[in-house]
Amino acid sequence: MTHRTRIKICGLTREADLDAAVEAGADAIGLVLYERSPRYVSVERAAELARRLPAFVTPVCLFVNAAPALIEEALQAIPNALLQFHGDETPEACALPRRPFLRAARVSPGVDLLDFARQYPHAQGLLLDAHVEGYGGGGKVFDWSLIPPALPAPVVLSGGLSAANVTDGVLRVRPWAVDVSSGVEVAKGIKDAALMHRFCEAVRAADAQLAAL
Ligand SMILES: O=C(O)c1ccccc1NCC(=O)[C@H](O)[C@H](O)COP(=O)(O)O
Repeated sequence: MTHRTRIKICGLTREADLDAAVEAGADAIGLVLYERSPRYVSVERAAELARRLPAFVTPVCLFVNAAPALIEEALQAIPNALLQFHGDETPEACALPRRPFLRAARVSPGVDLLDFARQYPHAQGLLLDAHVEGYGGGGKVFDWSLIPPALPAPVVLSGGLSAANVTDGVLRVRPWAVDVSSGVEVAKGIKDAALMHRFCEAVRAADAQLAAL
């Protein structure tokens, strides 16, 4: 069976970039509903962008320690959104909306990822990111050897990925999916179509190598 590594492109703020991400092959589009992020979009803006997505491309609404009211407002505006919790959210906070979610873990040598993952048994994916200031979107690669072999949730490899390193990341980690923001940008929140295409091609190259094993 040929595994197709799913691709999430995060931090979209412009229609043209969203359309280019879809055309490049993104399976999911991340919309950052965290006001301190340079990639922040309001719920209204996120809904405008999400309405452009064709079938089978998932809008991901990303939160950092958000109030339940904001999450509920986003779900009203984007009913098919996959939630992503990227702050210090407890298992109870992640479960409260009773909706599918990704749980981000900010990886560093002191973090017990197995214990962390076991606290979120209902997560649809565990997004493994580098530990950066500002919670995420830092463009920093973490030590992939810190990832335990058998986490109890589908792994979304994230953190400083680009066309230059994602093939290696897929071959070494064999994640369910990969996630990128900085690595396909010319400025924070401003994506580059060529970089997105090259990123997706590099993921497909890894999948082809794995299929040939
Ligand atoms: O993207 C942001 O600005 C951001 C801000 C605060 C929390 C999370 C954020 N992004 C979350 C993502 O899923 C990013 O894609 C992930 O952190 C990887 O970013 P990058 O290393 O720049 O590819």
